[in-house]
Formats: sequence, structure tokens, C-alpha cells
Amino acid sequence: MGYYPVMLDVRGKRCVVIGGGAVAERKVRGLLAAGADELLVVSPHITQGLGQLHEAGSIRHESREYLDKDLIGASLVIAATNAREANEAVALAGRAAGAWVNVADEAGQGDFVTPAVVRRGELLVAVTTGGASPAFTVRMKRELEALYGEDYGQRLILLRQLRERVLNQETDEARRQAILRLAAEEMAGGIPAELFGNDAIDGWMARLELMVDGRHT
Ligand SMILES: C[C@@]1(CC(=O)O)C2=NC(=C\c3[nH]c(c(CCC(=O)O)c3CC(=O)O)Cc3[nH]c(c(CC(=O)O)c3CCC(=O)O)/C=C3\N/C(=C\2)[C@@H](CCC(=O)O)[C@]3(C)CC(=O)O)/[C@H]1CCC(=O)O
Ligand SMILES: NC(=O)c1ccc[n+]([C@@H]2O[C@H](COP(=O)([O-])OP(=O)(O)OC[C@H]3O[C@@H](n4cnc5c(N)ncnc54)[C@H](O)[C@@H]3O)[C@@H](O)[C@H]2O)c1
Repeated sequence: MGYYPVMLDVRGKRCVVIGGGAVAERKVRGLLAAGADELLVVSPHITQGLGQLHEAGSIRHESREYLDKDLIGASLVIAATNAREANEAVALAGRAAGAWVNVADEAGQGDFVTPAVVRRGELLVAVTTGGASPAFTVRMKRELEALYGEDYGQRLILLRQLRERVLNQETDEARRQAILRLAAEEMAGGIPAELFGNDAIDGWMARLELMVDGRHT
């Protein structure tokens, strides 16, 4: 089965997680890492970790079994109970409420699966095997973590700064594109040494402009 990948902005969206075990906690932490701020957990029992998140005010918690009305107005619903019938009922009601539904014990019943993610600042790499092997998904995530180290966050900060400047100052579209591509190429090899100084972005942009002009003459 195929999936269409998207990166969702979940801020201001009602997200409901049904169930309060280890799986629910992992999904909740993923949603919080993405900035979810309207997060409801419905479960008669919750893990210690979820309890702490509730006490800290990061999530709301209804301490009872799920009811269809919990899903009204939801954008995302995650069915993560250990009861097959409950997860099935949540999937039906979530869809009826117009939400995108994830079913933790029967992926095919839901509308999306949750990938393993590597975050480096604004860089987000997501992996899925579509349910073929979550263990292999985790294994691949570890490989990507080693390949894309912590400094990738800084690389993106610098690329974003350069891009904003180029978009503001460079009116010729072909030249603009050439500069941004060259910058991406250079950054793939590591943060250029010149970017550790003052006014570094301006100097970098000036050099990239010269290089691009040189390529075209
Ligand atoms: C990536 C990750 C994201 C997350 O959950 O946040 C994720 N599972 C993770 C870990 C993990 N899950 C399981 C193990 C034990 C080893 C094993 O069984 O292989 C491990 C490994 C571990 O814990 O190390 C068991 C398992 N998982 C599913 C079932 C039910 C079934 O398939 O029927 C069962 C059997 C349950 C049972 O009966 O025991 C189902 C799903 N798990 C998914 C995602 C979705 C597609 C993933 C994909 O293939 O890409 C999908 C389809 C639905 C969904 O949840 O969206 C997260 C890693 C986070 C991280 O570390 O970064
Ligand atoms: N998708 C994944 O990544 C993944 C990984 C491992 C296991 N699983 C599957 O996910 C399910 C949950 O795993 P777990 O380890 O978190 O289980 P768990 O037993 O630790 O927790 C289940 C939770 O569901 C709650 N619950 C039960 N019935 C409920 C209801 N009607 N309404 C609301 N809450 C209810 C319980 O109170 C408990 O908090 C299992 O079915 C397991 O097969 C999925």
C-alpha cells in the first residue's frame, strides 16, 4: 500500500489520542515535538510520563474510556488502546468526525501511519516501511541520525538567512536559482569556514554571486 507524505502543522489543531500506554505516550511526545497545543488524551490509565505531561499542562486528560463525542472537531485522531474493538470504534467515529485517523494495532484501518523521525532544527527526515517492519524503520532512523549530525540545524539556519537575503536582493530569477543551488551544494560538504566570522552571510553571498557570474561568462 502506498502513502502520500506530508508534513503537518498541528499547532491550533485538535489532536486526540485514545489510550494511555507506552505507544500512546510515544505518539503524544511526537505531537508535542511538532508543537501540538490542543492535545487531548482519553484513557482510564496513563503512563507516568503522560501523567507528568498532564501535570505540566502540556496535554489534557480525560480519565475514562473513550466516547464518540471526544472526537468532535478533531483534525487528527490516534487509536492506541490495547483493545481491538475500541481501536476499531475510534477509527470509525474519527472518520465520521472528518479527522485523519491512525490505528496503532491495524494500520490498514487508519488513514495514515506515523514515521520514525530525525529532527535537526528545521530539518525533518521521516522514515516508514508502511508497517512492513517497524524495527527496520527504527534501524534506518539510527543510520540517518549518524549521517545527518546535530550541525545540520545550524546549516539550515545559515541557508535560510542566505535565501532571505537573495530573495530580497536578487531580481534575476536564473541568477537567484543558481546562487541558491550553489549554496546548497557548498553546504552539503559542511559549513564553509568563512561563515564563522562577522557579516558572514554577506561575504558568502558576494562570493557565490561572483562564482555564478564566472560560470555564465
Ligand atoms: C516508527 C514508529 C513511530 C511511532 O510510533 O512514533 C512506529 N513504530 C515504532 C516502533 C515499534 N513498533 C513496534 C515495535 C516492536 C518491533 C516490531 O514489532 O517490529 C517497534 C520498535 C521499537 O519499539 O523499538 C511494534 C508494532 N508497530 C506497529 C504494530 C502493529 C501492526 O503492525 O499491526 C506493531 C506490533 C505490535 C504488537 O503486536 O506487538 C504498527 C506501526 N508502527 C508504526 C510506527 C507504524 C508504521 C511503521 C513503519 O513500518 O514505518 C504502524 C504501522 C502504525 C502506526 O503506529 O502509525 C516507532 C519508532 C519510533 C522511534 O523509535 O523513532
Ligand atoms: N504502532 C506502534 O508503534 C505499536 C507498537 C507496539 C504495540 N502496538 C499496539 O498498540 C496497542 C497499545 O500498546 P501499548 O503498549 O501502549 O498498550 P498498553 O496496554 O500499555 O496500554 C493500553 C492503554 O489503552 C487504554 N485503554 C484500553 N481501553 C480503552 C478505551 N476503551 N478507551 C480509552 N483507553 C483505553 C488503557 O487504559 C491503557 O492505557 C497494542 O494493541 C499493541 O498491539 C503498536
